[in-house]
Amino acid sequence: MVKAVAVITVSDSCFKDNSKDTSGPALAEFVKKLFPEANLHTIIIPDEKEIIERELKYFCESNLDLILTTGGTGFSSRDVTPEATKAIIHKEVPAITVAITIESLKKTPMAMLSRSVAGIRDKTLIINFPGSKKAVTECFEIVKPVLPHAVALIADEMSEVRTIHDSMQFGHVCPHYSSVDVSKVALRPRESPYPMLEMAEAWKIVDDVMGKWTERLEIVTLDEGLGKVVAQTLCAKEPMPPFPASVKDGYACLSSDGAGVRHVRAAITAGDAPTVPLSMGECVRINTGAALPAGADCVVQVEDTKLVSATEDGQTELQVEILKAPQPEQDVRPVGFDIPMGATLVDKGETLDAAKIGVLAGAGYQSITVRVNPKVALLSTGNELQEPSETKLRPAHIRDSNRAMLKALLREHGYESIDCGIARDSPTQLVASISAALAQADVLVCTGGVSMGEKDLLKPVLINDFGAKLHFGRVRMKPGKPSTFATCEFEGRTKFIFALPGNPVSAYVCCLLFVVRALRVCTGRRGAWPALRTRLAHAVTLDPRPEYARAEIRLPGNDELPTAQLLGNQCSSRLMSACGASVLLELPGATESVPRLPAGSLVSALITGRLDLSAQ
Ligand SMILES: Nc1nc2c(c(=O)[nH]1)N[C@H]1C(S)=C(S)[C@@H](COP(=O)(O)OP(=O)(O)OC[C@H]3O[C@@H](n4cnc5c(N)ncnc54)[C@H](O)[C@@H]3O)O[C@H]1N2
Ligand code: MOO
Ligand SMILES: [Mg+2]
Repeated sequence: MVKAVAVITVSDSCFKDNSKDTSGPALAEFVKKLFPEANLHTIIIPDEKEIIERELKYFCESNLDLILTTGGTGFSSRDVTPEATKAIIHKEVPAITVAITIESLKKTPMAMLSRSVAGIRDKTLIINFPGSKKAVTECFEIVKPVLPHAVALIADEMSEVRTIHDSMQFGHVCPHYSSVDVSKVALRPRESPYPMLEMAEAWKIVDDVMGKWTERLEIVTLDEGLGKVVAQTLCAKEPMPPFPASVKDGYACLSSDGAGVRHVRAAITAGDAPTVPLSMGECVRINTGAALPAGADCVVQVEDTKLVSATEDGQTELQVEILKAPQPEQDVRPVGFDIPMGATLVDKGETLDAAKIGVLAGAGYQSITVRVNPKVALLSTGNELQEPSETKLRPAHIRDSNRAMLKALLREHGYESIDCGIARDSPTQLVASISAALAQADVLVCTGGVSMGEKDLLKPVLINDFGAKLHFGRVRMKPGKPSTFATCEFEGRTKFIFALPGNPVSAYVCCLLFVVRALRVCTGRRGAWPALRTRLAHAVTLDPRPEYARAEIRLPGNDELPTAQLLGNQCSSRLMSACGASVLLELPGATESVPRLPAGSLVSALITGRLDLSAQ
């Protein structure tokens, strides 16, 4: 993010009479428009090499991101800005001045007479511009597209660099300007203009809007099919088992022979095709899963037999005694016992799980047609956020936990997502990041910037810059009150945007209650979470808003209902309260007559996580 910029007018005459300076103010206006958030310093200094060097150094030591000079780049003996700049920079950036020269030459041959320099000192980029208003106007236009990226690269702001790379990749080379005016902070609304919806209303809106999603199909391999929704009913093209198969290791017999001694004709292990048919008084040694020979109608397990005679070397059984008269079909799986020919294996609309994948593999299906999951993009917003990978925290900064958490949460529920980085709390940055995200995805999930602060810009940016329709901007729920759901048309397609509150728990709960629900609806599934009747393990003080409390479930070990135990302090910033949560308890809003629920109260629990009861 560009935090501070200096515009230095270098001119003897302007130094004597400020009113003569037209190029400095023009340049300052361009900078304000490109970096509305940045602190802007403007000064006028004479054409003195020492003074220019001193001021450049001073601004570099003050950690400015960018210094633009205007004036002193020509051929007169007093023109020394390039010399002063060269004297203090650590690295030259000749391509910037080459680009300015090439473009300017298209307008005037006078461009040949500029000696501008561009370079880097420490973490500051310095660019010399000529001294006329016309020239700075033209030159600024030339360098404008690369300035945010150049500054981010110098500052090692990886998330910013990523956003800019993404927006370039998806055809948004120039940062889009936002039409959101952030200058009049005193006039910001003191009450939220968004009506507070009840949860049931918000859910209905999500279901209705997402219900309009146009189904898309794709063919995937079985391996890729886990968790996907099947688009065609698939039937068995062959019976399972395809032959009468033994269920036991023993002897295939004729049941009509009853108990008694049998002559052992042959041995069949799994995979052997039987060759000889059985006659009365005969049997065949057989293994589990092997095909019964013709004539046999039952299997007697080896435990229910006795050896009568064998070859001298003990290698071959000659006769065995069947100790108990077998029943017809005993320990035999007839053809199609597990899956009859033509049986439905998976129905259209079913979600593929491990067992279904096994069934389809067993039935010879290698690829299947499934419903395409919407493409989901994840974007964090906030000036205070750093990448989790950054080793050192800057002052007043925190690491972004939401993106990693939401990516994993979506994956837990079968949805992959595209990481769109961190956007800064500036309208222009948000426009660039949101544009880049929407270019890649159907559904954008962003976090932060939806409440009442002057840096909470998501809603105005969505409305003003993307023409978005806000379906809701506040919901009576805890956590997640400022949850926002919008749609907009972008590059000819409808995009669905969930702007979730930045508090990590709010983002977690709202992702489950709105985003996963929406994605389920898109793929033809039931959106709502299944609910379990539970009893509170302890008393709970109720919040005025209906609350979705993170809890774990315990089985009491008798016929009683499961009990629900809250996972510690439920404040919206404490993500530890969601660690290991298998359910969201639906706690009602407090009323005067019921401010708290005593232990043992009946509460419904939405099963949003894995009910891991094994540890109990
Ligand atoms: N005057 C009012 N202030 C607030 C209200 C209100 O109604 N009136 N609502 C509160 C509620 S409820 C919530 S929830 C939060 C929502 O805030 P925002 O969505 O605007 O989010 P931010 O202000 O950007 O951040 C809030 C909080 O979360 C931290 N955060 C943000 N992103 C991340 C991330 N990716 N990883 C980790 N932590 C993150 C951020 O640093 C803040 O601490 O507003 C209340 N305020
Ligand atoms: O809705 Mo906010 O999530 O209470 O903290
Ligand atoms: Mg906020």
